[in-house]
Amino acid sequence: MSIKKSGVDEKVKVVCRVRPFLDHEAPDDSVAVEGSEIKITNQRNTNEIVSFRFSSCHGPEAKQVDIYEQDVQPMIGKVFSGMDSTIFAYGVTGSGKTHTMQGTEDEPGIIPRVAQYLFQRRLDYPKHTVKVHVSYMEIYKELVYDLLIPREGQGAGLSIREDSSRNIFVANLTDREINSLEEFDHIYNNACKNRSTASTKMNVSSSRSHAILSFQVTVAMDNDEPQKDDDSDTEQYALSGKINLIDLAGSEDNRRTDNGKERLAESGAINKSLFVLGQVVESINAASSRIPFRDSKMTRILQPSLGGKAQGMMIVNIAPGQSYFMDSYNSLNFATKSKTIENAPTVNTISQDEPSMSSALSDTPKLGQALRVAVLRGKKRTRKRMSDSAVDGSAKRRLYDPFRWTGSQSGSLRERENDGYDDTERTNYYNRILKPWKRFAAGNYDPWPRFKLKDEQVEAHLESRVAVLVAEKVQDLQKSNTELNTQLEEQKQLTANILERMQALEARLGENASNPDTIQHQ
Ligand SMILES: Nc1ncnc2c1ncn2[C@@H]1O[C@H](COP(=O)(O)OP(=O)(O)OP(=O)(O)O)[C@@H](O)[C@H]1O
Repeated sequence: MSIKKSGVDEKVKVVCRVRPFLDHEAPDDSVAVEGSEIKITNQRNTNEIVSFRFSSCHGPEAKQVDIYEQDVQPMIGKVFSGMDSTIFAYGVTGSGKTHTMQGTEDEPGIIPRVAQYLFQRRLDYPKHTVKVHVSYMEIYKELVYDLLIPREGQGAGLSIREDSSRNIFVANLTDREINSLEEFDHIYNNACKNRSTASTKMNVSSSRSHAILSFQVTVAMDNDEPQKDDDSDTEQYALSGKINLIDLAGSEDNRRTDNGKERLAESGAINKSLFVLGQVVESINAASSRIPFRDSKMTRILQPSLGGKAQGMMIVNIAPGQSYFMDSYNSLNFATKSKTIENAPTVNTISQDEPSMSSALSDTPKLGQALRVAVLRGKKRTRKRMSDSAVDGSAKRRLYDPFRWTGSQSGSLRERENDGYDDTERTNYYNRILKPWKRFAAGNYDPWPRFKLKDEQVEAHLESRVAVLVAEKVQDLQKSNTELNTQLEEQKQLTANILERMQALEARLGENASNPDTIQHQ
């Protein structure tokens, strides 16, 4: 069922895995694993160390079998008791998600190991019929495709439907019964070739989609076994459990990827659905009343297998090395709100109870929505002001005068062009200041590209503004909640006192009733 960690009842367990350095990467000490803790250090400022603690943490030396035996197998065995589990591999592109889920022939990953386990475990049920079905789909740019059949003819993908019992399913998705490990291997290896991958700057074979492989296991009592009474619900013997194994597409920082138009479109869809997944996981663990399953195709499909009695596990994959420092920080942050920041000489501990943006948003959806709208309006106004000033030449010059940022007056700098500067300073001064200024003055310098905000910058700014505003609002709410609680306690105490006195009064009345003398006196 749920997993207990640090006093918090978690429905979705989080484990971490750091991949080794690859041949072309220069090793450094930016990532260290100690027990269940991972520490990442900014090599540019070694005082910046952030540590995160998870249910378990696997360093670069960990083998596929270690992750499988320690974290995966204890969870998936319950499928034979009709329980659902979902395992995600999350991380930045190139961090080792596909390696962890799929692996190689020599080092098979979680998917082939789970398949092997299911067929082995089946032998423990000689008096039952155990059926294993497999389906495999990918979600590419928010469209769902069947990976067990060729892509041709699938058009705009499969649709997600809900039946009369409110069960969610992917219409027409192939659901194939498999009878042996060899049969599974054959089907799976072919299906993997159908997956959308591309060569990107960060990974020569980058998965551009979320791939969901599902095993449905049904355990039924054989017909020749004595059947239980049909009316007895408890002994009806047909259990069906599902295991979803998901290789998520890599989260990407487009500033580093040099992605072209097509890759950018993919990346936008990937980042959005991962954001929703993060909110879903957080809402489940916080037992929120509203879980945003409907906000992305992936979470909608997984809705029946997340929350409720189902178990979940997220494996956060980390790539080592300074160049991945921010990616690692973001991934680890995404996976947990519990972190310790060591920034010598002070140590700040951010508590697990810290109000986070998404949990606060899901707790107060209307407030979050209102704030988003307010921040968007502010952003729009700023953009308008910028474009207005572009029309007004003098204002534009004021905004983009390259000398404005130097803290010096343009005139005096120009005068000093040949005075007392060494060659490097003069070159810098020429390239950074004088050259753009001359191009600007000649009318062929377009300063706009430097100031155009990318969508993700707007998004990041928006998120951080909303986070701050919501955190403040949540703090206010918490404060008034505490006050209300105190008042409630006082009221409770008062009621208890009154009840006590009433009981005492009733007791005395009872005594008097049984003593006629006393009644007469009263
Ligand atoms: N634990 C590991 N041991 C050895 N090599 C690894 C390990 N993890 C990843 N690699 C190698 O690192 C490279 C990137 O890994 P992988 O393709 O699995 O990343 P990914 O996170 O799935 O990337 P993307 O999101 O772009 O698909 C591959 O060459 C892979 O073989």
